Amino acid sequence: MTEFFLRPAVLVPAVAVAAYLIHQLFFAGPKLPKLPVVGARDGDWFPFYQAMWRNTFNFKAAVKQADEQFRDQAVLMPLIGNSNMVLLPRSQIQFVTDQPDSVLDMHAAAIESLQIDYTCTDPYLVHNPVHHKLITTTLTNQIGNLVPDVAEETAWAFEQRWGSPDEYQEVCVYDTLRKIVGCVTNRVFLGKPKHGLRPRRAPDFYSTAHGVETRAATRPRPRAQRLPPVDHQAGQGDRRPQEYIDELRAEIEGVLAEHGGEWNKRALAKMQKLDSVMRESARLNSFVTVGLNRAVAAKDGLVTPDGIRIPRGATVSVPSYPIFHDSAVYPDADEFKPFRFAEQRSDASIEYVQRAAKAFATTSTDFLAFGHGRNACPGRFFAANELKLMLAHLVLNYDVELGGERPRNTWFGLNRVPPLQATIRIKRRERA
Ligand code: HEM
Repeated sequence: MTEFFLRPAVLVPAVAVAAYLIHQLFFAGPKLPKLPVVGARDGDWFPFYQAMWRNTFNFKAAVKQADEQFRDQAVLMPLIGNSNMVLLPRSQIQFVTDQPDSVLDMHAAAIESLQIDYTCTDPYLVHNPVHHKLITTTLTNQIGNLVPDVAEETAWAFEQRWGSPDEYQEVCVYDTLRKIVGCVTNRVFLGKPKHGLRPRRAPDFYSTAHGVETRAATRPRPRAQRLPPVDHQAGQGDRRPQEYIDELRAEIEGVLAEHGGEWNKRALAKMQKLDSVMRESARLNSFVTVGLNRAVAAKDGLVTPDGIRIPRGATVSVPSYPIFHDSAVYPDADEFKPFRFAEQRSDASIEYVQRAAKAFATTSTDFLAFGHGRNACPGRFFAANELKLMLAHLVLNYDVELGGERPRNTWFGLNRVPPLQATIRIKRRERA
């Protein structure tokens, strides 16, 4: 008899059923309201679990289906690792941001989704977020004063990672830029390092970012043959990418000349085309596919404007990817139009407040790349300035050859990851 129960064909399903029952009895999440399940199909035996599988492996299709098929409705969006997600419609984005922390809790959702208690070296900081106040007060107030340091470190970091090659060299965009970003950001948080005289046993992040460890993969590589030069590529619409680069260079050089050749906050603020490129890039490539992830914290749950009660412990989110790709919101939404927002900002027929709302770091219900409302990213003003300085440096100092088409982003559950292996070719820009 015992032998019969120990046979793998009997034991494995028995353990699986027992584990499922224990999970359902003791660890299952809150009882979700009866709502349409995104990803479920007629004829499914286990619609919720089959949908969970489909949504996890094709979240792009899931979030599009939710937004198109159930435009004004809340839906269940089961995912592996997050079976309690209720996706609210885009018309309720403002409603979500208006809820107090006691009703919708951003931190609880972040701690759960990032598993911070297990992944952060010091979870104390996350549960006692002193950094939030430091960012919104000290860091943001100092952005202007930090510009010269950030500009200097940007030049140094690019020289370390990209050098000044006379001939086109291939560089891996992600691998080199994440180190450049680390280097420049460390300059702000840790101060100026004595280049070349750093401690041998520096922390990994610091040493890698400042070039103590150089890996062959991050150095410019010899000329690659497979990429056509920028000039020969078809541009967006009827314009070539090189024309945009020329226009960008003209703006940056013009504004810099007005400011005596010095980088400062006011000069950066005047570079609206540069700002527009960043916002357009964030619009098309944001990792925020669904935004405003919040855990329902209220004891009696959250009651939505259409009367649905979502229980405590569930998470709510709203669509972001479908809005960024909606041509009714962003005309020709699938096209990368670098100066889309600069054109809107210079359109005198639009009210000033609306024009100003097109700046890179400005959030809205249609632009969730930095979140929106009370919990919107407090570091975005700093990030925007740093990234603009870096892009300006790149555009002014390098000629770039791109591949034919931008390699696709990869979807990983609800996350969207940039093409990590993509390369471009660069060389030092010849100035007249
Ligand atoms: C391009 C760069 C960045 C992007 C795209 C980004 C994006 C985001 C997003 C989407 C959120 C969630 C907002 C919400 O759910 O409403 C967030 C939150 C946050 N970000 Fe960023 N972020 C960036 C850079 C930074 C930097 C440089 C810092 C720090 C200096 C920072 C600090 C934070 C903090 C502390 C929060 C949590 C806010 C809260 O607790 O209320 N971020 N960010």
